[in-house]
Amino acid sequence: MSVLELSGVDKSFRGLRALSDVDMAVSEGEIVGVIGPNGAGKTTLFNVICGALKPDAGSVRFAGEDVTGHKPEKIARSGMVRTFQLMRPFATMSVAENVSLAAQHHTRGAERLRGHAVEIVERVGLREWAYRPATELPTAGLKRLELARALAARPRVLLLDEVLAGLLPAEREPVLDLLAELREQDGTTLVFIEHIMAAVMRLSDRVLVLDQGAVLATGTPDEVTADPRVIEAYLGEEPTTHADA
Ligand SMILES: Nc1ncnc2c1ncn2[C@@H]1O[C@H](COP(=O)(O)OP(=O)(O)OP(=O)(O)O)[C@@H](O)[C@H]1O
Repeated sequence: MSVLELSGVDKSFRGLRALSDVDMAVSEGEIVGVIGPNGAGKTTLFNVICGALKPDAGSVRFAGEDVTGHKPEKIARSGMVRTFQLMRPFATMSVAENVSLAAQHHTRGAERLRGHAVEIVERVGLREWAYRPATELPTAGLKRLELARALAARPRVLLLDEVLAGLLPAEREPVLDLLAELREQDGTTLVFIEHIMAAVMRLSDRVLVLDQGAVLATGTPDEVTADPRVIEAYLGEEPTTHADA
C-alpha cells in the first residue's frame, strides 16, 4: 500500500495552472526525487501535500486517510513533515531549544524532550552548536537545523525542499549520508525536491519529473535521465549541466 498517494490534483493561481491532474504514489520506505525546471510546480506540489494549499481538484491520501485540505499542523502531527528552503530559526533561542520546540508535540516530559532534542542535534552534526544562538549558524548549519526540526517531529514521511541548496559539495555528502541512514535505520519515507542531479541519482529509488504542472515522466534515475522528453524539458543536451547547479 502507498503511504502517500495523490490523485488527479489540480491547482491554479489566477488562471495559471501550477499543477495539472497530478497522480503520484509513494511506497513506505521509498525515496522519491522530484525534479523539473523552475516554475514546474514542485513547491506547489509540496504545499498541496502538506496542507499549506488546498487543491482545486483531486485528493491527497496519507497512510490510508484522505488528508486533502487538512491544516498543515494536523498533517505534520500525523507524521508527514516538510522542510523549507529558507530556514528562519527563533532568534533568541539556542539550536537545541529550536529543536525542542519542534519536538514538544511529539515527546512527553521535559527530561525526555531535552534528551530527544540533543540526540537529534547530534545526529545532524550540530553538537558543538547545541547551546549557541541559532542565528549564529552558517548556511550549512541552518540547513542542518531545518532538518533537525523536521526530524524532531518523528516523521513517517519527510518532504525535503532543496535541502542541499547553498551547500558546498563537501557539505552535501554528510547530509546525503544522513538521509540514506534515515531510510535504512528508521524506515523513513523521503520525497525530495532537488536540482543537484548527482544527489538525485545517488539517493532516489524513483524520480518524478514535473514540467508545466504536469507529470512528464516517472521511473528510476537511469530511466528518467535517458528519457528524451526529460532531456528536452529539463536536463538539456548535457545531463551534467545540473550536476553542480
Ligand atoms: N502563491 C502563488 N501565487 C501565484 N502564483 C504562484 C504562487 N505559487 C506559485 N505560483 C506559480 O506557479 C508556478 C509553479 O511554481 P512553483 O513554485 O511550484 O514551481 P517550482 O517548480 O517549485 O519552481 P522553482 O524550481 O523555481 O522553485 C509558477 O509559475 C509560479 O510563478
